Amino acid sequence: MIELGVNIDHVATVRQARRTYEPDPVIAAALAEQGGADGITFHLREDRRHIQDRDVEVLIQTVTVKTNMEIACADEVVGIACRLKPDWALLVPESRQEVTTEGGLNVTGDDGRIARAVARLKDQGILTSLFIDPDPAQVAASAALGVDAVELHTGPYALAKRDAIQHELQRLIDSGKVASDAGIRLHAGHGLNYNNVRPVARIPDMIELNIGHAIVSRAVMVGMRDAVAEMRRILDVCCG
Ligand SMILES: CC(=O)[C@@H](O)[C@H](O)COP(=O)(O)O
Ligand SMILES: NCC(=O)COP(=O)(O)O
Repeated sequence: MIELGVNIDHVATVRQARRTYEPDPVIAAALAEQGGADGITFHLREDRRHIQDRDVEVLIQTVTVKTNMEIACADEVVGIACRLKPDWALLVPESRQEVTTEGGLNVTGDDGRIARAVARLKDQGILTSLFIDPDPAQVAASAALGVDAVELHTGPYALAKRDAIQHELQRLIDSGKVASDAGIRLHAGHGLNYNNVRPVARIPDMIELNIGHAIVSRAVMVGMRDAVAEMRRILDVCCG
């Protein structure tokens, strides 16, 4: 059965629009759990544009399923993860100017920053994953760092039109095989929604999908519990 990680960042985006107290991502996480989430993902960005330090502290105390903290390879946020000890840490690239995550980590070109962040997290017993483009070389370089998983960036697949869709899906399939052969968990995320998720969920050895913006968007209309339950049903029907 595919594990569903629900990213609640954009519940916090709505709250931060007024710099106020609601909607609370902590409450959203509890409702997501009731809807069938297997994990809760939250991205403590260096610019704190949505998830705040308080959110992370309370989420790690209250979430009863897996906690998956997304962070850049930056000393400050890696230090916070090491102190708070989420179940998982997903290392992602970040830039101030981006609207959302644009690409995957450049693991093949790592100057040591990624390796040092992975080592610090592993020293604290935190499971580690790297957000990478669907590129066999990036998967192999990630496995060489001793991470527990890779999360393949499904953004190009989600944005692809017509013939490009199959090409991007094949990139994900090919990269997924490299991960499986290397013995690391295969995760995927970014831009997945109720319409495009099934082919990715069916990729051989796919273990976990992290989905946020589409679920939060649906939750605005129908509520978080039902929005998560609907995605859960789709994954259960298509992948058992
Ligand atoms: C890595 C990824 O695609 C998301 O998990 C990330 O959280 C996107 O950043 P925003 O949540 O700030 O859009
Ligand atoms: N790592 C991907 C994630 O957590 C959710 O990305 P999105 O569904 O908000 O694009």
